[in-house]
Amino acid sequence: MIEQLPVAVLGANGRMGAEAVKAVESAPDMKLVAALGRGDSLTSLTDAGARFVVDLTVPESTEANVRFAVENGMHAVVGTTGWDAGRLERLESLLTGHEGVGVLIAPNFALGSVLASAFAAKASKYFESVEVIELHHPDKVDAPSGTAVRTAQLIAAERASAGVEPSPDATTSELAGARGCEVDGIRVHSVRLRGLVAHQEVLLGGPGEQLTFRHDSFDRASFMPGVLLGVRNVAQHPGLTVGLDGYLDLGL
Ligand SMILES: NC(=O)c1ccc[n+]([C@@H]2O[C@H](COP(=O)([O-])OP(=O)(O)OC[C@H]3O[C@@H](n4cnc5c(N)ncnc54)[C@H](O)[C@@H]3O)[C@@H](O)[C@H]2O)c1
Ligand SMILES: O=C(O)C1=N[C@H](C(=O)O)CCC1
Repeated sequence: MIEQLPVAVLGANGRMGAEAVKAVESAPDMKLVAALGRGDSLTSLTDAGARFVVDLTVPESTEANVRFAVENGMHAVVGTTGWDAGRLERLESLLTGHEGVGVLIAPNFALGSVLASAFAAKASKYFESVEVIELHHPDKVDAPSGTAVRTAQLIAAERASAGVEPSPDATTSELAGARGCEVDGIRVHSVRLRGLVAHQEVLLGGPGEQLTFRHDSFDRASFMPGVLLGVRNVAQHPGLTVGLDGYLDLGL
């Protein structure tokens, strides 16, 4: 008989959490042991015997949820946004005291999105200009998206290590926000539009040419293979992993 991984979903009544509950219930190698919503006590995770926690909540809750999981020896697969440098640092030092526990912080679980960001980052050092445009549903509470922040960080790191100059920009007069925001020196623009789910374009420009990496999630089902891949791999990656690309063989 197949051994089933005992999985809990936090944020189970949300858009992503509800989809994750269905995905875990349908996975033959997993057993959904808890599905928690806002206000539910985290102690039900230990009571239910959860060994894997999938966090799909809100930026204000996610750090405390992950801390509870780690302190109780549970592996965590986290899709919630809001993991800035300070939070990641605190999590890394917490994990040093809990050997063997794995945490995956995945700004985007869609495999196509992970690939598009990784390819765009690699390509970006060959182009003079780069800008990121992310487009999401209007119920999203954070901007820019976690995916866009991560993509811009990857791009900035690639360009810095190749010694590429900042993208040219002659703007001297601007209505506030017209040029978007900057993440590690990379311009990021956020669109919120009814009908959208999650979409991103990385625009790379050089003399006389443009290369665009675009990814579209038309449905939250697009995130579920990545969530399940995260749960299946997190125990084999103790410590902190940022980005699902850490579990993929991208050969880059
Ligand atoms: N990594 C990815 O691929 C991916 C994909 C989509 C969304 N997201 C992110 O996931 C998060 C959730 O997105 P969503 O669209 O499902 O939001 P949502 O608002 O629909 O769902 C969040 C749910 O979490 C609940 N919640 C809040 N605090 C909680 C707590 N302490 N314990 C349990 N439940 C709690 C809320 O009541 C709500 O039901 C966001 O940060 C979003 O950006 C990530
Ligand atoms: O719908 C959301 O909210 C999404 N959040 C993540 C982000 O901020 O990048 C992933 C895409 C969908």
